[in-house]
Order: sequence, then structure tokens, then C-alpha cells
Amino acid sequence: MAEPPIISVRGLVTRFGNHTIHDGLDLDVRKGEIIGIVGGSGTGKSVLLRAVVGLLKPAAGQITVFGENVRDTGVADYRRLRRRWGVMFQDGALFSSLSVQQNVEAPMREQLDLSPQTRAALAAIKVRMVGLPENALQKMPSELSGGMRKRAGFARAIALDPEIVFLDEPTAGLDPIGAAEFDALTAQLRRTLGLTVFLVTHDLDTLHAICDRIAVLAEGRVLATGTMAQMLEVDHPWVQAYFKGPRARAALIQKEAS
Ligand SMILES: Nc1ncnc2c1ncn2[C@@H]1O[C@H](COP(=O)(O)OP(=O)(O)OP(=O)(O)O)[C@@H](O)[C@H]1O
Repeated sequence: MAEPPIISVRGLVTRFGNHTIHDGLDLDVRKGEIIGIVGGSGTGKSVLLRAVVGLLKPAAGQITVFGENVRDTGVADYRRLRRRWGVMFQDGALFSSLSVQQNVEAPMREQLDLSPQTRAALAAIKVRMVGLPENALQKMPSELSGGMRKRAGFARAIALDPEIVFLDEPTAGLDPIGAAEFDALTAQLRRTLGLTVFLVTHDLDTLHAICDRIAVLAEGRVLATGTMAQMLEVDHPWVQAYFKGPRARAALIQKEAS
């Protein structure tokens, strides 16, 4: 029998005032996959991420993660669930007044009862895992490049050894080389840590390089899911324009050359 999905969303409805963002959205995420969530600007990719991790209360629908209902869980159960995933919001979203070390330690302080020495040792390991030099630990976010900030955000997202990481536009604002390096890091950490990765992106190169499946958001729902090859067969104007446009062709040429 197939393993149940690690994340399951059914009939999700989200609204801000009378603006409906999702209108009966369904999505399954399989354990161990990297799923790329794509869609036009404002289609609700980030809102979906926030709803799945319980930061936003939907108007209707069911969201389960690890088979547990995220919406109606009590405070203690939600806290326990939250330990099993890590989130990297756009631009790394580090606390600007804390050093990298303090940022990476923040989830440990909140969730675990560890000595300062153990926390520091763990933070150093996480920072090394994301490819940052040891001296980055004492730096403030403002002293880092955009790419390093994102790596620091990733280090914080894996601080508690999560099973799922949620990445919101991790390669936005990076140059193509930095973006490719970040993709390689994501793939490597998925492999070595056995992560499931829920990745919101606009980046066609990322989809080609590391995503096992893609979910396209449009018209308030998931319009299609499947591999890159399957996306090319979807008969929808946005999907056709996105996956067959000039940027898509460039990304494909780059993939074939690599
Ligand atoms: N807290 C909020 N209050 C009101 N409206 C919101 C809020 N958060 C998001 N929205 C609206 O919800 C819609 C979807 O936003 P979201 O950030 O999920 O889009 P997105 O698909 O991630 O877009 P982009 O690709 O541009 O980042 C937008 O119209 C946005 O203005």
C-alpha cells in the first residue's frame, strides 16, 4: 500500500476580507520529495505555506501534516508538531538584531532545554552543514551577502533536525551561480537528512534541477501536479506560457548542457 502523504490539504479556503485566495484547494505532498509550488504573482503560494504551517487560519478545509490536523490542534500538540518542521521565509527572514549563531539557536531556545555550550556546538554544526564559514556565526545578518543570509536562514530552518523544510522563494534575488549553489545545497540536505522539501518558487532552473514534482496554483486551487515533462502537457494558458515560454527554453538548454 502506498505511504500516506506527509502533508495533505483538502478543500482549503482562505480569504482576506472579501478577497478569496484559495477556493477549495487540494494538495498532497509525499514523504521525501522536493515539491515545487509555482503560480503567478498573488496566486497564494506563500499564503498556502503559512496555512500549512499553522500561521494562518483558513476559512475552511482540512490540513494534516504527519497525519495530524494542523488547524484544530491544541497549543501543546501544535508545539510538538512544529518541532518536526523548519521554515525559511523569504530572504532568510533572520532576526536583524541577533547574530547568526543566536538566530540558529533561537528555535533551540524556544523548544529544547539545552545548555548554552550544547546549543552553540549544534549551531556551529548547522552553519557548517549549509556551507557557511565558522566565522559567520558571530556576524550580524546585515554583514552577510544575500546568499549567505539565505544559507543562515536554512541553518535556522534545520536547527531542530526537522523532517520537512518549507522554503519560500529561496533563490529569489540571487545571481544564477548563487541560485544554482543554493539548489545544490537543498538537494544535498534532502539526501543526507532525508528531508521532505516544500518549495515555493518562481525559478524555472530550480524546478528543472531539483524538484521531483511541481504543483501549479491558479484560480484558487492546484491546477495540476506532476513532473516537469507532465507540466508541458497541461492545457492551460498560464501553464503553457510559463513552461514553454522563452525563459523555460533557456532553463531547458542549461539543464541539457549541465
Ligand atoms: N496578511 C494579509 N492580509 C491581506 N492580504 C494578504 C495577506 N497576505 C497575503 N495577502 C494577499 O493574498 C494574495 C496571495 O499572496 P501570496 O503572498 O500568497 O502570493 P504569492 O503567490 O506568494 O505571490 P508572489 O509570487 O508575488 O510572492 C495576495 O493578493 C496578497 O496581497
